[in-house]
Amino acid sequence: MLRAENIRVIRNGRPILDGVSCEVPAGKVTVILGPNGAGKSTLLRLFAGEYSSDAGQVSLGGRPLSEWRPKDVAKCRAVLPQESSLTFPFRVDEVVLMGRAPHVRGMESAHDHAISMQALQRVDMAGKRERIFPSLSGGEKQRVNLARALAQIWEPVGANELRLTGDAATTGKATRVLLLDEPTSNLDLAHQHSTLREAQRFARDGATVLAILHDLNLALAYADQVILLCDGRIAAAGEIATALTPARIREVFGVECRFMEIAGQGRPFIHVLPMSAETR
Ligand SMILES: Nc1ncnc2c1ncn2[C@@H]1O[C@H](COP(=O)(O)OP(=O)(O)OP(=O)(O)O)[C@@H](O)[C@H]1O
Repeated sequence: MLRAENIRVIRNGRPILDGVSCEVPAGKVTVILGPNGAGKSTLLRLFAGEYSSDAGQVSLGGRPLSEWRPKDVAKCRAVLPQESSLTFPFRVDEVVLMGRAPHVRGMESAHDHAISMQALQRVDMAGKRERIFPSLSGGEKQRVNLARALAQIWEPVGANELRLTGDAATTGKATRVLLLDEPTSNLDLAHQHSTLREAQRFARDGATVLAILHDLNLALAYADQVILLCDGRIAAAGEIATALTPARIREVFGVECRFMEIAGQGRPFIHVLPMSAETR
C-alpha cells in the first residue's frame, strides 16, 4: 500500500500539489485522472521516489519512503516512465533482463531469463526479442519497457526481507508496486486493453497498481479506484463508481458527458457530448 499525507510540492514559487492526501491500496488498480498540468505525473513521481515533497510524507508498506534502502525498494517497486531514454543498442531481451538487476547476485540465473521471457510474452513482444531496442516503434518500446517493469516485480519479495512495518508486516504480506505513467499513450487499441489487463492481473495477484490515464473509458473499464486531480488538489478520490460522475467530469474537465451502459457488458462507458460554441 502507498500513502501520501498532506503533500505539498512547490515549483517556481508555486504549489503544484497542495494538501494532497490519498491511499493506494494493494490488490486494486488505482488510476490518477485529471486535466493537463493537474499534477498527475508529479504525484506518481513522488511515489516513484524521483521527487521529494516540500511538506508531507509519502510511505510504502507502512514505512516512509525516505527510510527505505534503495536496493530494497528496487526489489518491489517498478516504474514505467512516460518515455524511454534508452538509446544504447541493447537487444530487446537484454532490456527486459535489466529489470531483474535488483534480484541478481553475480550473473543472471536461468530463472531470471525465464521470467524475462514470460514478461515479454505477456506484452506480445517475445517474437521481437532479438531486435535492437532503439529500432523499435514507440508503442513497441513502451511494451518492452512494461515487460522490464513486470520482470522487476514478477515475484513478491517477503515482508521480512523488506523489513516492513505496520499493516504490511503484521499481515505478513509482501509488497509489490507497479507505477505506470500513461502506459497506453503510444499503443494501438488492442494493446491498450492488453496492457491494462496485465496491470489488473498484477493487482488481482496482490500488487499495488497506480496508473495515470487520460482516457476516461479505459479508467472506467479497468480501475477499481480513482484519484481525480485538479489544479494540484484532489477533486475526488475513492471507488470509481462513486468518485467519477458526470458532475465531477464537468467540474474538472469542463465537458458534458453521459454514462451509458450496454446490457450484459458490466461497466458503463462515457459518451462525451459535443461542446457548444459558447462553451468552446
Ligand atoms: N520542474 C518544474 N518547474 C516548474 N513547473 C513545473 C515543474 N514540473 C512540473 N511543473 C508544473 O507543475 C504542473 C503539474 O505538472 P505535471 O507534469 O505533474 O502535470 P500532469 O497532470 O501530469 O500533466 P499532463 O497531463 O500534461 O502530463 C504543471 O503546470 C507543470 O508545468
